[in-house]
Amino acid sequence: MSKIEINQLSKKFIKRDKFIDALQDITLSIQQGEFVCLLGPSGCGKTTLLRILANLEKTTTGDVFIQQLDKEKPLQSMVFQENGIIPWLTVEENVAFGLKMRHLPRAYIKERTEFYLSKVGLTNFKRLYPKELSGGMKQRVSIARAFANDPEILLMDEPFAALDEQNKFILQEELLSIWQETKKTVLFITHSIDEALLLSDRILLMSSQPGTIVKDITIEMERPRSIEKVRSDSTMTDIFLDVWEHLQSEVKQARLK
Ligand SMILES: Nc1ncnc2c1ncn2[C@@H]1O[C@H](COP(=O)(O)OP(=O)(O)OP(=O)(O)O)[C@@H](O)[C@H]1O
Repeated sequence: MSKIEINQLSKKFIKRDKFIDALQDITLSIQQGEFVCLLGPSGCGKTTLLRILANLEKTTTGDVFIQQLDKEKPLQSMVFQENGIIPWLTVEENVAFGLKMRHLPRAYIKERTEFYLSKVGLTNFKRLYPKELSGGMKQRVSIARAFANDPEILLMDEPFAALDEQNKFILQEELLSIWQETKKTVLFITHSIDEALLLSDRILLMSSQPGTIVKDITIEMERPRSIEKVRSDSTMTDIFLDVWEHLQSEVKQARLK
């Protein structure tokens, strides 16, 4: 059984008395432990698809299914591009937040919070408030909180888009290291082909609006990967060019619509 199943999903919005076909006829399945990147032109419905999986939005037709192996665990945790943490809670309170809401034993919450704080290098900053943190540190808090919650799946909406290149590389490595230990199922939105090649087991390439999945690309390069290895590998270069050409033509088509 797949971890995530999406069957003939479509989503329409109504905006100023007009229908917008945001997503059309999406059918796919994602296996337990897969790291899948969604890549597509701006406005193709990536965030909408994630919000549907997070149960923040309803489908117009079709349905989604997330396999729940443990009824005690949350189905999903989401990591956003920015502003995903609570300003009046400290770093450690933010990481512990989901666990406290589930009224888990205090010792368990402390142990899990400390484990993930150390994984993202924030142990020495645990008593700080978000306003005292850099952008990279805030994203580390969001990632630590998401994994600490131990959800069935993780949904990440361009979590590194607002970071500088150096911070982005460090956080990508940290994320991969935690993912490899926990083997969570991750659906990750990005605009960066390099990022998708570095992180993914699979890249789902979307068309411009209405968003459909036009290519499902398996990335077989062994891990651990580095951006240098990705850039010097001829198969990865071919995939990069293929995806690049697709995005270019989709963006041009979207401008003509
Ligand atoms: N609540 C809403 N009401 C009306 N239209 C919406 C709503 N949410 C999204 N849309 C429209 O649905 C389409 C898809 O939006 P979405 O944010 O999912 O795209 P995206 O691929 O994530 O874009 P980007 O890459 O720019 O973040 C867009 O045309 C957007 O304007």
